[in-house]
Amino acid sequence: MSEFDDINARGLVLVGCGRMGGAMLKGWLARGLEPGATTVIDPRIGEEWKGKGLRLNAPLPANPAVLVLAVKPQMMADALGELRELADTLVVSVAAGTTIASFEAAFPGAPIVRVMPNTPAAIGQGISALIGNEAASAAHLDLAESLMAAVGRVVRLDSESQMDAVTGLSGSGPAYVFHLIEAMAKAGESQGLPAALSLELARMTVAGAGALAIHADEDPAVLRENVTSPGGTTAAGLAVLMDAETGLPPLMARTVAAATRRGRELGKGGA
Ligand SMILES: NC(=O)C1=CN([C@@H]2O[C@H](COP(=O)(O)OP(=O)(O)OC[C@H]3O[C@@H](n4cnc5c(N)ncnc54)[C@H](O)[C@@H]3O)[C@@H](O)[C@H]2O)C=CC1
Ligand SMILES: O=C(O)[C@@H]1CCC=N1
Repeated sequence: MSEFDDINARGLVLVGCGRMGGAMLKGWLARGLEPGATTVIDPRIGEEWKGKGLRLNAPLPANPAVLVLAVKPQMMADALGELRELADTLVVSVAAGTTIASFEAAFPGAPIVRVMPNTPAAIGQGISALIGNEAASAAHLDLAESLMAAVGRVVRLDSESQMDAVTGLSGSGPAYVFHLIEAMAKAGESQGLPAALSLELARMTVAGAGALAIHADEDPAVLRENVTSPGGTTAAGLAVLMDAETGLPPLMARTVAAATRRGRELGKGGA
């Protein structure tokens, strides 16, 4: 028994196999999705997906279990126009901004689950938040959850109105963390370290601290205090980083707010 039994029997269709669609597909294939049960629709399918037994740009199966939409919000209307009616298929969208209501117009009566994943899904370390429409039954939500649980953790939202903030936090968040690595590496170079050494120290520090934040029982604030000796080096660094006016908290607040705002704009059809 695997979470992919029903999907392998009926088929999964992935529309859009770019960075996010590709990350999820990589995770699903590694965890039991059969290539032959997978139809990938993408006019610019990457070379890395060829020769793996996937049904690339092939006709859709008659009644696939799931249709996953992973094209840019701006391309969604075009992509939907190319899809024919689906009888009893769960529609899952991972697009930022694009509302459940807009999918209901395209797929009247269909169960629809809106999901916000992130790219660590490619290595099974993603986090996805999801919410379904009225037509999505408990079984549909469980199916969407098991699909996303195959590539990381899953949380369910109370309201679709939370989705733009989720997008600004965890959907976009890996990029913030990669930039943190870049910024820490540059800062180490500024203090005289060779570039390669500085990057290695920054990358492993962020990875190790992230893993500790997951595996330790303590809150991140306690883990931070555990590093901070009174009058020591960390206290000197944190005095800058935690400054209420010029430090990370106001900067991160503005960062997540800007991303959240952009999600809202995309939902209103922003280009
Ligand atoms: N990249 C990320 O970290 C995340 C992206 N998302 C969402 O995932 C969706 C895709 O984003 P990315 O993967 O970053 O973009 P991308 O540009 O890497 O991938 C989009 C793919 O869609 C394909 N495409 C374009 N028109 C199409 C059509 N008519 N039919 C089928 N395929 C078509 C493109 O060829 C491309 O491969 C977006 O809606 C985005 O909001 C959500 C969470 C995280
Ligand atoms: O940048 C974007 O719009 C997408 C949504 C979350 C991450 N990437």
